[in-house]
Amino acid sequence: MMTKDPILKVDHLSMRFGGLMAINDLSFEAYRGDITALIGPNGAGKTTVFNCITGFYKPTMGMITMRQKAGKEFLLERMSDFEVNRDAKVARTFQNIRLFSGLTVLENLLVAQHNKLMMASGYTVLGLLGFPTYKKAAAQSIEQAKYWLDKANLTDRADDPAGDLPYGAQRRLEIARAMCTGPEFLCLDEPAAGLNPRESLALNELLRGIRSDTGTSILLIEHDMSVVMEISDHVVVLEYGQKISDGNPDHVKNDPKVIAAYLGVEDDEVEDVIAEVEGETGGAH
Ligand SMILES: Nc1ncnc2c1ncn2[C@@H]1O[C@H](COP(=O)(O)OP(=O)(O)OP(=O)(O)O)[C@@H](O)[C@H]1O
Repeated sequence: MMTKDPILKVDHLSMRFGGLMAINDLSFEAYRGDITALIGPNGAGKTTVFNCITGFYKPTMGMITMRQKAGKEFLLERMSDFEVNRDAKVARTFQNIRLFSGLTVLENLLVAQHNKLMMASGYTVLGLLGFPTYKKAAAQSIEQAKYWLDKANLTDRADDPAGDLPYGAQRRLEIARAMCTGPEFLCLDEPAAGLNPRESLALNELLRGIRSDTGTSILLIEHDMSVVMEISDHVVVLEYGQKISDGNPDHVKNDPKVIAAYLGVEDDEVEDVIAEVEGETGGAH
């Protein structure tokens, strides 16, 4: 069996808010090229883990190591959100959509590449006007935007204000915008929340395309188990800030602890759930 190559290692992560231990000694890995899902009931700590990985929160304890394709390692818990994005090449989306709603779809994708363009300009007006490096970078940015417009199935809407798009299309635009920054690791906070079944399918297609065409590793938070089971290679389940299951979708789906967490049963009833699950699956474990 091929050994998996971790792009992200979370080691003994804890995050305390006052008296509340939102994350309690959590360790897991996300593998390069995989779609990894972080799931769990409301308040399990998923967003907090995300915020620690992406530099929005400083964890109380623990280490978060990201290793890029070329081998360079970053200790994300020591970096600001800006550095995590720029240097480690981790991009993220948010639960509430954060697009420039007055700018067009295309403009949103170009603005995402602002840093790259400014660097190519040498940060001077002359550079903006005359440097061949800038012209080349600008042409590349447009190509990149066109590519992701197509992948997100938004080419027809390129000139419309982003705020006019239906919800599902805005979600895909957010992901396309993140991809325009050329990330190695893409973190998506509940990308399927509020989508209708058709929009969900389009999202799945986009995510599968990202995985197969670019090899970008994806970590996503999701509430909805059915979405997760469809597209994930690897699932990590949290409950009360701790990991209760970790494995492929089939393993997790049949894990009595996960079933119990999702049904919200009490600890002393878990045995009954296990018996039920084993009854349904013929006890084949
Ligand atoms: N900034 C904060 N200050 C205080 N408590 C917080 C903060 N952020 C999260 N929490 C608490 O930490 C716990 C975990 O919250 P978190 O949002 O990470 O869970 P979640 O699994 O993402 O939940 P949901 O699925 O509802 O989004 C919750 O009890 C929450 O109230």
